[in-house]
Amino acid sequence: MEALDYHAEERRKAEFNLDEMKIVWAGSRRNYELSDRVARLVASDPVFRKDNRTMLTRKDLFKDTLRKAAHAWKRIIDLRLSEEEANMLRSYVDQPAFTDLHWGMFIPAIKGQGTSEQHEKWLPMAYKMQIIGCYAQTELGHGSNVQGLETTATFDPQTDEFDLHSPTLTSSKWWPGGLGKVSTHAVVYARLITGGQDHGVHGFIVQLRGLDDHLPLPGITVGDIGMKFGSGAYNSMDNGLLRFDHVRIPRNQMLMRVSQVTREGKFVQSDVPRQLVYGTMVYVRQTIVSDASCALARAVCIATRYSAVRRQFGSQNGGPEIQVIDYKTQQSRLFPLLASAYAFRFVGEWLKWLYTDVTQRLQANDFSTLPEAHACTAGLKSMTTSVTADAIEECRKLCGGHGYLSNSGLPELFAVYIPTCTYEGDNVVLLLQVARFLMKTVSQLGSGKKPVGTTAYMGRAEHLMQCRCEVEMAQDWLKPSTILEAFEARAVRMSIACAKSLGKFSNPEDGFAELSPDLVEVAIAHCQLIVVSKFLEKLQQDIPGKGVKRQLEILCNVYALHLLHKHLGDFVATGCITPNQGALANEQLRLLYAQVRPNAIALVDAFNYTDHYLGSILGCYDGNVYQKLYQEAWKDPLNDTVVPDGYLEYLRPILKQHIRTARL
Ligand SMILES: CCCCC/C=C\C/C=C\C/C=C\C/C=C\C/C=C\CCCCC(=O)SCCNC(=O)CCNC(=O)[C@H](O)C(C)(C)COP(=O)(O)OP(=O)(O)OC[C@H]1O[C@@H](n2cnc3c(N)ncnc32)[C@H](O)[C@@H]1OP(=O)(O)O
Ligand SMILES: Cc1cc2nc3c(=O)[nH]c(=O)nc-3n(C[C@H](O)[C@H](O)[C@H](O)COP(=O)(O)OP(=O)(O)OC[C@H]3O[C@@H](n4cnc5c(N)ncnc54)[C@H](O)[C@@H]3O)c2cc1C
Repeated sequence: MEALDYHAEERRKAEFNLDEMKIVWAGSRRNYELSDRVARLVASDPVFRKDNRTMLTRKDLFKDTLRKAAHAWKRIIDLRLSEEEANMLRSYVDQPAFTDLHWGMFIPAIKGQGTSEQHEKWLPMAYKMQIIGCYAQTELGHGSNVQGLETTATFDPQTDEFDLHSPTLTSSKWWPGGLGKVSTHAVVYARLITGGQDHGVHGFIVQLRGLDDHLPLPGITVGDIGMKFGSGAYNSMDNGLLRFDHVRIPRNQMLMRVSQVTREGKFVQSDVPRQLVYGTMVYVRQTIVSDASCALARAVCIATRYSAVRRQFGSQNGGPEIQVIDYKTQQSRLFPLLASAYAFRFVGEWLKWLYTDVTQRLQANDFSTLPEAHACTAGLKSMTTSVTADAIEECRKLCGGHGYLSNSGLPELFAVYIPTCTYEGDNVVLLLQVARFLMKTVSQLGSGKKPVGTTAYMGRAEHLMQCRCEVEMAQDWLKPSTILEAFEARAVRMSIACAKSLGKFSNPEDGFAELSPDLVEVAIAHCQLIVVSKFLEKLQQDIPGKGVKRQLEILCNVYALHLLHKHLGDFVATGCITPNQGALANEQLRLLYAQVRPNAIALVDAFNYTDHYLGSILGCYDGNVYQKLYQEAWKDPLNDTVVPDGYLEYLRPILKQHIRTARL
């Protein structure tokens, strides 16, 4: 018998080839096939079951995470999965774990900042997981200000060792994932001291626990920092604290690609820029942008499918009520998020390319594109995670009351996702880095130095400062060059206005601090321009499949015009468009929503998420929401007994007292 599909009618409405869209979303046919296979492998394995994890105590959740990580590793070995497949498997297991930090930061830190001898020594052990590592940078007293870290690594020429020490309470390492209970090793960031001189923060490989007994080594205090936001969620991770009491490590455990300390204790700064010490953060920020599209797509998939099932009001002659997805307000809240998921997917693809390019250049000692890579990763990490975090909460609201149920999947997704706005760089701190980069670019405009890459548009500042938007009718807003010019003009005008205001301060740093809220807005305008322009560039590619390109064009226009509508004040105040042109953009946006509507379910099907990965009754593929909600309610432990535990002690006495009082 064919399974019931409550979305069948919606799926029939689609105007494009779904299989081809799945390939566009995955990036290539090969990616699609790999990811589909691995997702199904995880979904069908009972060890990876996750529907009960919000009910677990912290200890049980943590043990469950260890069990899943061990099982995942076994599957990776048994099935001889490639590195790419193994990464996919871990992400589909969908439970934050120490392995994220081992593979995502510890190994990349050694690869990026270690010498070839260090690679040879440490990487084979790390790849086989004979050692497990974490990334120990943040301290109790300092996270954003990396130069303010207090842990010291003092070179002792007598013994050819570094002495790692935590001189104050605030120098305790605090937050590193995987540190609390699991890691045997860490890349520790500490101030390098040689001959009494402080050379700033550098990375050191430090063993924390015995490889046989897992006990902390002498001089090391280590533990978990405690429960975090929400139930389940990020509490599967052992974020840790760490203190050193004069712990000794050999000199060759300082990561020495950027700077070296010789046997005599001489500090040598190589040609490699000091900022490469921050390289692991650049790498992870880039991965976070791709992950933002996945998390956003997940929330949007749940809210879209549920909005097509849910009906409220408007029944005519006893017929069905209106699907909430047909309300224009629902569409105006949901479809821009759907468009953003696609937009972030494509900008994530591009950022991966940029990162690979800068890495190849760095290997050839070409450091010219490093500032741009830093600005793009910092800015896009900040923008995409802020939007995604807000969007998950918006999707919860789009699902009405049922969105607040744990089994909607949205509360846990939100709880897991929101620290992304803080970790790997607080989002405001990162936008200020982008603003610095933009102000520097503007200040060099007159010097003959031509801006390149994502700031190339600033080279056309003269034109962009005085160009006039030519939109006369709503449909004029569908022209890619019109959209692009409006976003470029807004970004350049806001940048130059801020640069002019900065120029009025005698001390530039005072000006930067005073104008920082405006500078954040400038950085956002620039980042939005990048996302819009990369979406438009994607549309220049050959995209096969009936109707696929057309749908992407619609989504691209929705993405750009909803931003224009949301930031209308910026566009009008800078004179890029008139208020009437703003109104025409909004008119066009409404027409676009009507075009998205019949394709909405298929557009979220294109994410190809299994019900296991989505983890949401509201978002389940077949749309059989009410029956599943009803069945699920009876599985709650509170319903194990008809009369709750505690009735005799606490409820009955009150009820009885009430009866007595009533009788009086
Ligand atoms: C249960 C349900 C499951 C659901 C799951 C659902 C979704 C999952 C979703 C998401 C998961 C996502 C990803 C997971 C992947 C892996 C990771 C896993 C967990 C993450 C853990 C997080 C780990 C951390 O947080 S590590 C710590 C990170 N810390 C920071 O980021 C600190 C931020 N601070 C800084 O970066 C710097 O201090 C600074 C702010 C940049 C300032 O530095 P400073 O030295 O003071 O520099 P200054 O401002 O003076 O600038 C000098 C100069 O240098 C340039 N610069 C700065 N940084 C860089 C750089 N990185 N690269 C290059 N250049 C840099 C700067 O521009 C200046 O240049 P100039 O002189 O002006 O030219
Ligand atoms: C779940 C989670 C996992 C983490 N994992 C790791 C890990 O594995 N390894 C690791 O080393 N660290 C980790 N961290 C730490 C994380 O990287 C830091 O918390 C993050 O970099 C922010 O730093 P902070 O906590 O010092 O925030 P703060 O800098 O203290 O921020 C507090 C407020 O001050 C504002 N602010 C700070 N500086 C400025 C400024 N210059 N201008 C304007 N406003 C400013 C911020 O915007 C924010 O609103 C993790 C954190 C979390 C929450």
